Amino acid sequence: MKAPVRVAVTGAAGQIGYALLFRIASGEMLGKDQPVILQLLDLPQAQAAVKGVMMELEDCAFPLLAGMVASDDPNVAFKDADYAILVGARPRSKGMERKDLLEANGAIFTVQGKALNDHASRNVKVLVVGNPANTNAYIAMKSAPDLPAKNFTAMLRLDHNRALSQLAAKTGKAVADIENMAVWGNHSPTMYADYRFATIGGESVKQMINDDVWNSDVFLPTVGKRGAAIIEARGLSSAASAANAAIDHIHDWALGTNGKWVTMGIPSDGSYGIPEGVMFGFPVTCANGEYTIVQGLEIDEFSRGRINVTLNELEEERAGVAHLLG
Ligand SMILES: NC(=O)C1=CN([C@@H]2O[C@H](COP(=O)(O)OP(=O)(O)OC[C@H]3O[C@@H](n4cnc5c(N)ncnc54)[C@H](O)[C@@H]3O)[C@@H](O)[C@H]2O)C=CC1
Ligand SMILES: O=C([O-])CC(=O)C(=O)O
Repeated sequence: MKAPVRVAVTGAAGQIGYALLFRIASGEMLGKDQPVILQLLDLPQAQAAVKGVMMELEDCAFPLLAGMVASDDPNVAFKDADYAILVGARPRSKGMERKDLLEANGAIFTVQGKALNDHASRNVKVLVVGNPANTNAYIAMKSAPDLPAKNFTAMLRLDHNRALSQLAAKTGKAVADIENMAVWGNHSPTMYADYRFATIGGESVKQMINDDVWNSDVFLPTVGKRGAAIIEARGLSSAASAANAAIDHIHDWALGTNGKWVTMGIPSDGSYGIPEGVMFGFPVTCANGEYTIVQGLEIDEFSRGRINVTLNELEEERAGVAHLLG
């Protein structure tokens, strides 16, 4: 049996937390041979609810659940953490954009970035889910100067999975057969879901669909505004699908993608002209616990235009939080 790893989850009493924790404890995220210790962070007023979730986790008798800790102090919850999934933040409601949450949520990530810096494993893998996810991940990264910047990531996987599902529906093919999907940029309606390189059974998806108007007028707005459509329909923001995307993101980062492309929000290394350090969605492959940006893709004029729009938005968000970073 492997030694247990420590997985910190913030916002443990929230909707995403409830859809996420049981799957982590059952081994879906890190493998059926990997015991986990859950370190749960939430606000003081949510501690009773966290206790209730822990009681239910106990009642599942998960063989891989090697321990649990609950706290309202990030310095406790992040102690020696090998993984940190930062969900805890306010969700938006109808009529808001995710960046409207920056004022309410940004400050959370300075405190938590510093606590990770001071207490987590030096190899901690951090995924920021709380919105606006890219800029919050950027704030956490900048607040943790002693940890490698590459350990901080933002969740674009829900956009990636939404795009796969829309393409499967359009082509009548299976989701599992779609390769080489990419999503560029911010987790916001400006993100650019790019299927120019996608294939199904070796055939080009772009040629199969052969409809640029569908791409720009149906596909991109559907994927980009899917979060708002869920809020409209459910009255609450996506939770189970967000938890599922978080599981996929960490699973693939930790255990590898066998050459398959996935999308992660990561600090740019300058690839594709994205300034270094910008927390940007890129197509990546993962192996041996590391991600690598897929290189050498041609960026045509339409794509460059879309990438510039989402980059500009991220740079504006970054300017808007400069005061938090001192
Ligand atoms: N990146 C993505 O693709 C997605 C991101 N989200 C975002 O995830 C976040 C959480 O969503 P839900 O679980 O639906 O919200 P929720 O309101 O159900 O739960 C949030 C939880 O976080 C806790 N919390 C608030 N501030 C905290 C802090 N400083 N430290 C620790 N815990 C704290 C709250 O007490 C609550 O229990 C929201 O910001 C939402 O917009 C949601 C869906 C997809
Ligand atoms: O839209 C929201 O506010 C929640 C979210 O990030 C998503 O569902 O993509």
